Amino acid sequence: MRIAIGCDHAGYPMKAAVIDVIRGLGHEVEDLGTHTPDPVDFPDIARTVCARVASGAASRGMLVCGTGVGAAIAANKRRGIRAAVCHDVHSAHQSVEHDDVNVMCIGAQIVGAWLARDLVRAFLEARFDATEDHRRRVAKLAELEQEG
Ligand SMILES: O=C(CO)[C@H](O)[C@H](O)[C@H](O)COP(=O)(O)O
Repeated sequence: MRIAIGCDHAGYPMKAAVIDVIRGLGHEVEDLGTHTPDPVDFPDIARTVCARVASGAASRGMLVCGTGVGAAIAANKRRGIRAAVCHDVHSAHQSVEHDDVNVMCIGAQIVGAWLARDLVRAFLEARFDATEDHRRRVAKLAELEQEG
């Protein structure tokens, strides 16, 4: 898969390690910044990453900020994006299997490098389990998005 990744200054110290994990799993990485430790606003990075996912240019996205929370809020504002903060391995794969999550958000101030590695692996190895129940619920998410 092609994975779009972005971070703010709080996520910057973790981004390189996450990229290494993604590449180690055989995926292609599109690194959309930030590329220095200077402060940047996470909504700007989320916009860029989500545009790549929503257009289909990237299969999935990853955002790293301080807590993952701001990045997830921003990402979920974008049409076609289902983002989740995942700080446990079960959520990292179940969010894809049940909810078709396409952007995972990690808080670099919350999880360590080893857990981040396991989260990335669980997220990228998971596939949507397209049962009728899951498809109906994801369709309802799209309805909510349309309602504004
Ligand atoms: O965690 C975040 C949003 O939920 C962001 O990374 C924040 O911007 C982060 O906490 C950085 O905050 P700072 O005071 O600008 O360093």
